[in-house]
Amino acid sequence: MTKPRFSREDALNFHLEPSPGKWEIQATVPMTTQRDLSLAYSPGVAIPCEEIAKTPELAYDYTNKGNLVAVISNGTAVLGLGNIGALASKPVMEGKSVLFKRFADVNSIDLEIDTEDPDAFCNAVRLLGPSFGGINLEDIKAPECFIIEQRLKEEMDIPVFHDDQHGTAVICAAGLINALHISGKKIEDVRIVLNGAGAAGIACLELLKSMGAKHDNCIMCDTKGVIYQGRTEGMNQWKSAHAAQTDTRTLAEAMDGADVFLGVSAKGAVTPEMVERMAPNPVIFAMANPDPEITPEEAHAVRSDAIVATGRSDYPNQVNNVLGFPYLFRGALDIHARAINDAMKIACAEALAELAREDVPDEVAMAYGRKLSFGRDYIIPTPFDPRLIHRIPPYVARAGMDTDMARRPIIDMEGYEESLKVRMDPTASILRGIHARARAAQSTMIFAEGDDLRVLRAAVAYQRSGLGKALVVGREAEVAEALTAIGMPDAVAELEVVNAANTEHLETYKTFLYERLQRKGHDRQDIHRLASRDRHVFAALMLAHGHGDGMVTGATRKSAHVLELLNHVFDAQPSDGAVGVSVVLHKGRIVLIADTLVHEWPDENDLADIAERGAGVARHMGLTPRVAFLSFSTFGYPVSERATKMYEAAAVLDGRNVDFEYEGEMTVDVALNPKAQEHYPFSRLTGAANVLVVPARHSASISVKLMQEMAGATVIGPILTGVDKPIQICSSVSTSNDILNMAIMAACNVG
Ligand SMILES: NC(=O)C1=CN([C@@H]2O[C@H](COP(=O)(O)OP(=O)(O)OC[C@H]3O[C@@H](n4cnc5c(N)ncnc54)[C@H](OP(=O)(O)O)[C@@H]3O)[C@@H](O)[C@H]2O)C=CC1
Ligand SMILES: CC(=O)C(=O)O
Ligand SMILES: [Mg+2]
Repeated sequence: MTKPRFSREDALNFHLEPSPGKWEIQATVPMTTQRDLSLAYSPGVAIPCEEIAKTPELAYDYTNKGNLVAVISNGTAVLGLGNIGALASKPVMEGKSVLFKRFADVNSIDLEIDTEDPDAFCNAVRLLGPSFGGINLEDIKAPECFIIEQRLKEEMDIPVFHDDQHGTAVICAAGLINALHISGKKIEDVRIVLNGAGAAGIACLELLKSMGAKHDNCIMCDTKGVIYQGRTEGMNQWKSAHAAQTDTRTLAEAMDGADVFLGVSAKGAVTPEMVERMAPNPVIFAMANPDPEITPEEAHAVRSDAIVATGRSDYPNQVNNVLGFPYLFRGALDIHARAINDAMKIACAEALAELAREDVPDEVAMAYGRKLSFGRDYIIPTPFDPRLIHRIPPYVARAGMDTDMARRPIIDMEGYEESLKVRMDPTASILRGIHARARAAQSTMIFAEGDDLRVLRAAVAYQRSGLGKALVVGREAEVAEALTAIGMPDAVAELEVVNAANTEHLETYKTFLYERLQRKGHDRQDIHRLASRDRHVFAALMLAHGHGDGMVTGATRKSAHVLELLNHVFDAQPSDGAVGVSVVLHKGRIVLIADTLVHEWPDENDLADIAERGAGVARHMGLTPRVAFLSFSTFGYPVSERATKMYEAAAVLDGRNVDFEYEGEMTVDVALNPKAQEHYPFSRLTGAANVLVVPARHSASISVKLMQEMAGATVIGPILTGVDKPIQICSSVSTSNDILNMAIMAACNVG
C-alpha cells in the first residue's frame, strides 16, 4: 500500500484550521446600510415572499433554492468505515459539500440526521424539500437506503439522488465502457463478479445490466460469499434480484475465469491468488474507500495485463463518484429538474467515457504534471480536469429536457456551455498547475529559517506533499524540540537539518564569500561570522553551490534586510535586473503587481525591465500577459510630471520589440475594467490587464497590502525574479501555507 502523503495530525489540522470544519456561509448581497437591512429583511423581504406564495416556481429566482443541494446522511455506511453514526459522519458530508462547490459551483449544506429508522429519516428529509433544489443522500447503508430513496423520490418534487448508489454506478459504467474498449471485449459477453451487495453494488450491477451486461454472466457476492439462487442467509429482495444460477459459493471460485471484478465492499477483500485466475486482460475496479479491495501494486504483481482502477486519488484511474455528482446536479439544477432519471445518469456516464478518449489538452497535462493519454492508466477523466464543468452538465441537462424532467428548459445550449466555462474560479486551476509542475520538478528546497514554527510546518508539508526534499537550516536539537512541541514528532526523522557545524562545505562557502566581499570591506572574520552564523547567507551559499535547487526565507526578518544579506551571495540588485512580483488572487481574478521588492523609485528603463519580468512570471503561471503601466492619470490627463515616466516606459518597450501587450499610462480602474477601456479605442490592450507595473515600491506595497487587508485577497509573493537561482522571500506575516506557496513558486522556478 502506498503511504498516504499526509499524517494523522495533518488530517486533523486540516480540519481544525483556519476554523473548525471545512466551510462557512457568506452573504451575496450588501448588508451595510439601513436600506440594505430593510430590503434583505423586513419589510422588503415580504415582497418576494408574496410573489413565491402566488407562483412557487419563482423560488428559483428569488431564493438560493435553485443552486442549493443538501448532502444528507445518517452515518450508517460511511465510506468503508461502516456504521459510525450521524455525528461522526459529518466530516465526510462537509467534504462532499465543498466538493459540490469546488467542482461545479453548487452551494451545498450537510445535514446529519440521527436516526436509523427509515420512516423518521424520510419524514425529516421530506419536510425540508422547499429549501433545496436537490437532495444528495450519502453513506446510508443497504437495504434501508433503497427504501428511503424510493420513498423520497415519490414524495418530493426535486431530484433525490443517493450518490453511493447511482453516482458510483455512473462512474463505474463510464470506466468500464473504456476499460472494455481497451481490452477489446463487449459488455454483452463479459463475465462480471461484483463484491459488495450494498448501496453501491446493487446500483452498479443494475446499471450495467441496463447497458447490456447479461444476468447469467454476473455473479454478486457479499460477506457470506456468492449470492446464488436459493440462498437464504443474509438475503433481501434487492440481493435476490441478482441471485445467480451457479455452483460457485465463494468469491475465489467466482473469480475463476472472470473478465471483470468490481469491488464496493471492504479493504483487502481480494487476494492476488484470486486475480491470478481471472481471464486475460482482466478489469479490476477495487473501489472500496478509503482502502481498496486490492492495491494496484498487488494486482499488477500477479497480472501485468490487468486494467486496474481504485476509488483513491493517489493511483491512476480514480473511479470515484466525485467525477459525477457535481456535474449531474449542475445539469439538473440548471433545468430546475424534478428528478435525476436514468437517461440523465447514462448521459453522464457516456459523456465521461467519451471525454477520457479525447486528446488531453495541455492545460490538463499542466495541472497533472504529466501528459495523459487514453490507455490502461487513463480510462477515466481526472477529477481536476477543467473540461468536466462545461462538458458534462450540458449532456445531463439535455437528457433531462428530452425526458420531460425540466421545469425550465435551457433554450440556448451554446450559451449555457459558455456560461459554464466562466463559472469556475480560474485561479484554482492556475494554482493547481503550478503545484503539479513543482511536484514534477522534485526540487530540493532549502528552508532558511528552521527556528520558526511556520517555516517548519511548511517544510514538513512540502516534503509530505511529495513536492521534493526539504532541507531545513537550523540546529538539530532545536528543530526536533520545535517539531515535537507542535505535535509533529514523526517529522523529526523525516526532515534533514543542515547547519554550519554539520556541513562538510563550510570552507568552500567561506572561500566563495571572501572572493565576493573582500573588496567590499569584509575581512575573513566577518566572512566566518556571515557564513556560519547568518542562516540567510548560509542558505544562499548552499544554493549557490548546488546543495539545493531553491530557497525560501524572509519569514522572520524584513524583506529589504533579507535581500541585502542575499546580495552577499547573489547579484540581486536593481542594476542586476532583479524584480519582485506579487501575485494577487481575488474573486476568481489573478493580477500581478510589480515591482514590490527591489526597485525603490524605478526610471522608465527600469519600468520597462519590470514589465518584461512581470510578463515572464505571468507566462510561467500559464497566463497571457497584458501589461498596464499605472498612474493616477490616463493617457496624459490630468497632466502631471509624476506620470511622465509611466508613459515613457511604454515608449521604451516600443523599441524593444517585446511579444506581449502593454499600454500606459492609465489608472488602475481602466487597466482592470474592459468597459472603462472602451473610452480609449486606440488602446493596445485587448482586455483587462493582468500585469500592473506601478510607479514605485511604496505604491506597490500600498496596493498589495490594501487588497490583502480590505478585500481579503490572497497574495503570493513577492516572487523574486531575475536572479540566477530560485530564491523566494516571504513576508514576516506569512502563514505556513504562504511559505509553502513560496516554496512551490521556487520549486517550479516561476521567477
Ligand atoms: N469509489 C466510489 O466512488 C465509492 C465507493 N464506495 C465504497 O464501497 C463500499 C460499500 O459502500 P456502500 O455500498 O455504501 O455500503 P453498504 O453498507 O450499503 O454495503 C456494503 C456491502 O458490502 C458487503 N461487504 C462488506 N465487507 C465485505 C467483504 N469483506 N466481502 C464481501 N462483501 C463485503 C456487505 O455485505 P453484507 O450484505 O453481507 O453485509 C454489503 O453488501 C465502501 O467501502 C465505500 O467506501 C461506495 C460508494 C462510492
Ligand atoms: C466515495 C464515496 O461516496 C464512498 O466511498 O462512500
Ligand atoms: Mg459515499
